[in-house]
Amino acid sequence: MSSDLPSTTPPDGKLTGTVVAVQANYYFVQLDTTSAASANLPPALHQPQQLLCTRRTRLKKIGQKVMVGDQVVVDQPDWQGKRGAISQVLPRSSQLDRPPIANANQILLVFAIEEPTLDPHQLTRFLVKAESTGLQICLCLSKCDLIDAAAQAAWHDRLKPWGYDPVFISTYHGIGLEQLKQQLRRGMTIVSGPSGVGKSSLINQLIPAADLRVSEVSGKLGRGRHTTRHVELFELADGGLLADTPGFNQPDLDCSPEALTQYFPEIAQRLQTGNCQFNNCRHHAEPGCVVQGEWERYPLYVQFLTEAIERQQQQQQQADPDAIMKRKVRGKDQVTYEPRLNRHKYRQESRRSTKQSVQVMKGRVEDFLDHSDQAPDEEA
Ligand SMILES: Nc1nc2c(ncn2[C@@H]2O[C@H](COP(=O)(O)OP(=O)(O)OP(=O)(O)O)[C@@H](O)[C@H]2O)c(=O)[nH]1
Ligand SMILES: [Zn+2]
Repeated sequence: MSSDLPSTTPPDGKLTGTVVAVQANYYFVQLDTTSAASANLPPALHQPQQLLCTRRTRLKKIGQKVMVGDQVVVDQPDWQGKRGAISQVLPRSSQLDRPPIANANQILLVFAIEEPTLDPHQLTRFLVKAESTGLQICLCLSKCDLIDAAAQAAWHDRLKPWGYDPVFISTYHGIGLEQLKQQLRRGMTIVSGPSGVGKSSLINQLIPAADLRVSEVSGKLGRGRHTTRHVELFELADGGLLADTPGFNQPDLDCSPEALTQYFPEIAQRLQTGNCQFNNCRHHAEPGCVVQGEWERYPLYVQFLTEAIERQQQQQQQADPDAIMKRKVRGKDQVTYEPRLNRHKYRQESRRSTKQSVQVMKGRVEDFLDHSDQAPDEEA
């Protein structure tokens, strides 16, 4: 096997490999030939490259899951029947749950420039989701045959301040594929992006053996049908592994308001040259903020921040049903939260205790949203 498979040192004398696909309770393991040599196995000519494996009961008992991308130790290979059993999962360098993949180090985010037309809002959602994994991001804009050079240059110039340097490709015309291959050579890359942007077409070009079904773009939205079903790893001829994942049109954002600030490269750029007055600044309405400003995706950041705050409050409400907040919109861009009182519950209480409860609740909300009475950042 090539050196592109995740490079955990194999346990001495054991047969190791990488899980390239999972189906029901079966695991397809691509064998690592270096380990096969040291494991005293029959000559390479007689070894299949892949074994269909089960998981040892011991692993089931300890709840050890086996994921695509996992490096595993294989026991009792049956060379003729091409079978084996996974007895150990080696430590993972990364783990994603959706899609379930271990040891990936890069996300290839594919978006079409046209058919369907690139939507900056949707692209930002995918980028934020991709950033939240902590993996490297390679942005790829497909179907560039559908626009002229000037429009392509305009997209390039627009995305640069976002913090991304896209690779433009056309699988129809073979444009940009060599450049892309260079970016995919290192390690394991997960392909992601909405349906119908040409992910399957791209993977088929990069790995003819993959032979994925390409869907017709159809319907009002100009989207392809959802044809990619399970996660599978493919080896690239020039090096690297590629994981195909199902296309979807809106990834769920589930990050906290604090985490969100780390998923916009523009924010990091601004914080490199200055500090906000408050070290827990959320860059919305706080005074002395160096991030708020005229950058293109700032309104999207504020929108996602508002969503993240609402999500966090819902989670808190579920954990603490008493803390029920009411969202109030006061003028443009001014959203505040106030406790919504359960009249039934408070009816019997004295006015004083009611007032106290409201103050406690309000205090909680203010702690949560308002930074005006916090100590300024010492470094500011
Ligand atoms: N103009 C143009 N169309 C392309 C290109 N690559 C793919 N397409 C078309 O785009 C449509 C969708 O392609 P797919 O490869 O199925 O897209 P996908 O992203 O894998 O879709 P899902 O499997 O639904 O996630 C098909 O009709 C392709 O023929 C390209 O480079 N240029
Ligand atoms: Zn700020």
